[in-house]
Amino acid sequence: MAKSGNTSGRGQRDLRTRVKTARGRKLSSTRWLERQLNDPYVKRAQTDGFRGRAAYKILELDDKYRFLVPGARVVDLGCAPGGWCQVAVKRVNALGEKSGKAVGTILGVDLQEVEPIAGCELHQLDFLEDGADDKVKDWLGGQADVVMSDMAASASGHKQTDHLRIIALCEAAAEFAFDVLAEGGTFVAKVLAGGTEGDLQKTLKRRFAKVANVKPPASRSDSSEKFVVATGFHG
Ligand SMILES: C[S@@+](CC[C@H](N)C(=O)[O-])C[C@H]1O[C@@H](n2cnc3c(N)ncnc32)[C@H](O)[C@@H]1O
Repeated sequence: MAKSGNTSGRGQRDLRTRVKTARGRKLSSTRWLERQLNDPYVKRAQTDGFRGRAAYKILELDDKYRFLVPGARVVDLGCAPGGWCQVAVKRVNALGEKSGKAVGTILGVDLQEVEPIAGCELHQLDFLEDGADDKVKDWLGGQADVVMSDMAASASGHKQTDHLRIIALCEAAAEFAFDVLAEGGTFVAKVLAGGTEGDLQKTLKRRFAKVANVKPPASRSDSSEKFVVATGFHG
């Protein structure tokens, strides 16, 4: 009896400690809110009129690799809510604002409906469905110069599972790009580091002149997210 009483006493103490710790810790929603409020990119996005801080990732990648040039035909896979599209509209001159420069085209697709963006053609589409590549080429009126993907499968919270899911999405996006890109085209995609991204690199190196792995400053340092930028598609 005495033993069982002691055990239950220890159990009570353990529970009290756990409750205290849980109270001491912040809820993940509170942590998220604090991070948003303190994030300079979130504030900049509001000032610059972008739909999200993700816009700065493609801005920074393009500052370095210059693939969003006036006149470029761009496909944005998983484009909602539309930050990357907003950046692309300006850079490829989709609205014809830069006089004397070629006018580009942006085609965004997502599982979700996306609020209209001037200068973009937006479609609700699962890019994994059969014939999605042909639909996109039809809508675009030919091949693309850039295929970019910021897609992520919904997070499971299990690091390795999330890594495998995003790599699978990325491999599918790469296959899609092989079909849709014109000679010399660029493929940009988000990956989560986790061990299997090397195979994707090897595949891309066979089809592109250069493949780089980049972590733009706008990508949070506590995230395993990075981007592959593959340039010079040669079929
Ligand atoms: C992180 S968000 C993209 C953010 C976007 N780059 C921006 O700047 O607003 C990822 C998107 O990928 C989309 N997505 C995931 N799987 C997809 C699929 N199979 N086909 C189309 N879109 C997909 C999701 O619906 C989600 O909106």
